[in-house]
Amino acid sequence: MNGQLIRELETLGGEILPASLKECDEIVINQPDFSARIALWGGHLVSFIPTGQSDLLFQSANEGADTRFGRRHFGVPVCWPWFGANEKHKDYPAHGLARYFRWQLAEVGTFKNGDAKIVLRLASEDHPLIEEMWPQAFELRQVFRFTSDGFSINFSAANLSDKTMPVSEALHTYFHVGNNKTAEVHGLDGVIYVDKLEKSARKQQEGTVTPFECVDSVYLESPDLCEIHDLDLQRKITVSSAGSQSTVLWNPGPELAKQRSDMEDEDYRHFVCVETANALNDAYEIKPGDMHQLRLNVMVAPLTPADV
Ligand SMILES: O=P(O)(O)OC[C@H]1O[C@@H](O)[C@H](O)[C@@H](O)[C@@H]1O
Repeated sequence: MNGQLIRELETLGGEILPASLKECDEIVINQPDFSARIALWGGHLVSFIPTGQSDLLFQSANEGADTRFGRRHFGVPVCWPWFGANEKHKDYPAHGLARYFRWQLAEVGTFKNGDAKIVLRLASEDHPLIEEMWPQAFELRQVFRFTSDGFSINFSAANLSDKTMPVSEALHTYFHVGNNKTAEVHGLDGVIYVDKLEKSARKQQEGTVTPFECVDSVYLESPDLCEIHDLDLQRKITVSSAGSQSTVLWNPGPELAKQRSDMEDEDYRHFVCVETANALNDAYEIKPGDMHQLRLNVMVAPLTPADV
């Protein structure tokens, strides 16, 4: 690891520590207002804890199957360049490649206002297996920004090949909630969604999404802002995005959770996945030499009487 980057990380109250996730390093930042962890494996934001609160991101005791394409159900996995199953190759891993490879730490510093900044990079040429499964050259970056009451991720994908690149994607955020049964998602009223649990039937959302259990829905052309109201932890998480047309909601519920060996039976109670995505009809193409940006901003505040 580059010595200059390590010194800059130390200035931010950060360090690089060995981690259990694929035995790959993790960046840990402890500042007076928050602590954050990013696993280099998958470029995966694992945890963000505003001081005095519980984690905004769900943690699981289960780190996923110990195979190359084992899934991890916590933090913010990156799904790219395909969302869900690969349409041409049924044997390829679900949700693309980006979450299964080691990313590089590219930059450490601060934004002009002093917010902590970490930049990770993944290029197709870094791993022969990526080039084998996805022959079009690309470079991905994630710029993480941390503040006292939230974080943002600016994900960008550059098409370095000479052919148009078809892409579907998601920042698959596992938000930590006290209890999924009483968690509410506001902001999707009237939006058309594809219900993957009911043979991909098209439906229209009426009002608030609650309880948040046994849900697997892709909201198409969804608004750029929604809110998670956590009645148990009495907090409101505002999720805003740019460059994203779809919002995916996912929670496996008790039966599916029990069937999966890559999550604990009770995990589903404590997370709601609200994913900043471009999926199904909202998939898009990146022209040769062009790039696409997907931005996610997450802010937490106490739930007030006006919110309920
Ligand atoms: O287990 P994975 O591959 O991380 O996927 C979890 C879920 O992710 C969601 O985004 C999908 O809509 C679900 O269908 C899927 O089950």
